[in-house]
Amino acid sequence: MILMDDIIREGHPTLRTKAEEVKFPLTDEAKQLAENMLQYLINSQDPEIADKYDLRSGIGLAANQINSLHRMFALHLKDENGEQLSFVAINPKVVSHSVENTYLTGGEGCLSVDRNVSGYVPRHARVTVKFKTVDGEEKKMRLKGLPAIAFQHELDHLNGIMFYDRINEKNPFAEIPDSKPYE
Ligand SMILES: Cc1nc(NNC(=O)[C@H](CC2CCCC2)CN(O)CO)c(F)c(N2CCN3CCOC[C@@H]3C2)n1
Ligand code: NI
Repeated sequence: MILMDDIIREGHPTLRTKAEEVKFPLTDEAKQLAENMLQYLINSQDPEIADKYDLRSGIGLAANQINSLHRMFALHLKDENGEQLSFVAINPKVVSHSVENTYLTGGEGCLSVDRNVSGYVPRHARVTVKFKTVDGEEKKMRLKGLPAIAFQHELDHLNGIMFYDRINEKNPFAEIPDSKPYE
């Protein structure tokens, strides 16, 4: 199982390296990696398991964060209708996005960042995304709200981008143009 010790932190070069497209069919190793990443999120959201293994809770995890340069990340979160989203996105792409932006009013954090970095992180409010599942099935989804924000945070990791790269340096809480906050 993935533990906090397996998650690399700021300063590790892999967090600033672009991950490589995953070839299909997946090797058993790649399938195991995908499964372990999703299981980490599920474990981290279970109070007993999270407490027992000292896991920081997460709704997303990208392969770079466990020092693997595969273009894949896991998401495990409920959307605003309470629908459970739980999947591993392989070779993910944003195919289109809204003009409107959004941002988490409380800012973002990251399992690879052991400090609070405050400020608004501008994200597209709505994204149409495409990715492959572990079985090689092509998926297309329209996301908004926290799923949209999380998808963009994870896709950034695959491109070596950290959330704080997007915070306005001069004024971290400067108004984001064309945006609606996400509480
Ligand atoms: C917003 C939030 N971020 C949590 N952590 N940070 C993360 O997931 C980082 C990725 C997120 C940061 C902003 C967008 C994506 C990890 N990142 O570094 C991966 O690249 C949470 F844990 C969390 N929730 C709310 C839902 N709750 C359900 C019950 O269980 C606890 C869980 C806590 N919400
Ligand atoms: Ni992160």
